[in-house]
Amino acid sequence: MIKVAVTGAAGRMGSGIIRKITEQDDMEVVAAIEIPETPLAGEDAGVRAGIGEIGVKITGAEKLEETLKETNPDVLVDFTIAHAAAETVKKAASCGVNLVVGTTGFSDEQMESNIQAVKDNNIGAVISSNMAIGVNVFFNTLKKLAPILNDFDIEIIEAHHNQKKDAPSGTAMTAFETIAEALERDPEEVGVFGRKGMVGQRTKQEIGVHAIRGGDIVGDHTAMFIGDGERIEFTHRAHTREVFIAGVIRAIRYVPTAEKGVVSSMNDVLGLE
Ligand SMILES: NC(=O)C1=CN([C@@H]2O[C@H](COP(=O)(O)OP(=O)(O)OC[C@H]3O[C@@H](n4cnc5c(N)ncnc54)[C@H](OP(=O)(O)O)[C@@H]3O)[C@@H](O)[C@H]2O)C=CC1
Ligand SMILES: O=C(O)C1=N[C@H](C(=O)O)C[C@H](O)C1
Repeated sequence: MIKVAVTGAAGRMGSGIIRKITEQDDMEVVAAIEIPETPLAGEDAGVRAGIGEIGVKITGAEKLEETLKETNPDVLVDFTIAHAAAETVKKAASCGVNLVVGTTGFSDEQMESNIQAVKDNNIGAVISSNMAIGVNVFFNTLKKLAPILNDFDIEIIEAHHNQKKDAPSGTAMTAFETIAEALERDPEEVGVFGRKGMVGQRTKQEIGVHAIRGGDIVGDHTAMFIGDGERIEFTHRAHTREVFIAGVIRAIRYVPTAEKGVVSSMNDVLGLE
């Protein structure tokens, strides 16, 4: 049995992950963690997730290390918010717990700190801005398309629900970085994040990234390759969070056996490329 701790247990992703884990024969939820001093402390995580009692009480993140020591999980799954996730990664890694992290919006420093914590504590880890199989095929296809269409203008557009806090999405950032790397362009120099005012003509090198927020959009990503007289629009649309959750379940199974001390990708989990 794979023992799983979930941080962000009452969130959109966290509660869906708890529901899905309880449907699996080979894994169980042993800890459900929410914000420090959460008013949900003591509530059953299954009741909160809408599936009835599972015998796991929600605890506040102020007791994270204590909870991990008591419940001894094999894997911690984090879908929270970047600043909190970066702290959770450090603490869980120092307790020797393998990690599946889907939280987005990390700064470069926070991502470096995540990678260092995985290395220093020699744990298994999967960190990915998008756990859906379709999006990972989308990334791999962009890597191949970009060098073929390297003289087209490239723009990325993402759309998400009105509750999303970070922008642009982690997925749009991964798509941007994938394209920049495939074209050997420096991401620091070529990224244009939205446009307003007298920005001047578009340069050939720049890659635009744009965010739309509204209603209940689960997550749409389009990479536009725009030429003179024609364009290709390559789009992934998530219709349901179940596609991310399915990837999380596969990552939970993968990570206890993953190479230690390095961050694995969803390509590794899904056996893509
Ligand atoms: N990689 C992927 O495939 C996907 C990634 N995501 C990413 O996952 C993250 C979460 O998304 P979503 O579930 O929609 O967001 P939600 O806001 O619904 O859930 C986040 C939860 O984390 C809680 N939280 C905040 N800080 C802590 C902490 N220190 N310890 C424990 N829990 C904490 C929040 O509590 P409170 O609300 O009280 O602050 C909330 O319940 C985002 O970064 C999103 O971009 C989302 C979908 C797929
Ligand atoms: O916040 C979300 O909802 C999502 N976040 C991820 C991101 O920022 O890329 C993945 C997915 O698009 C949904």
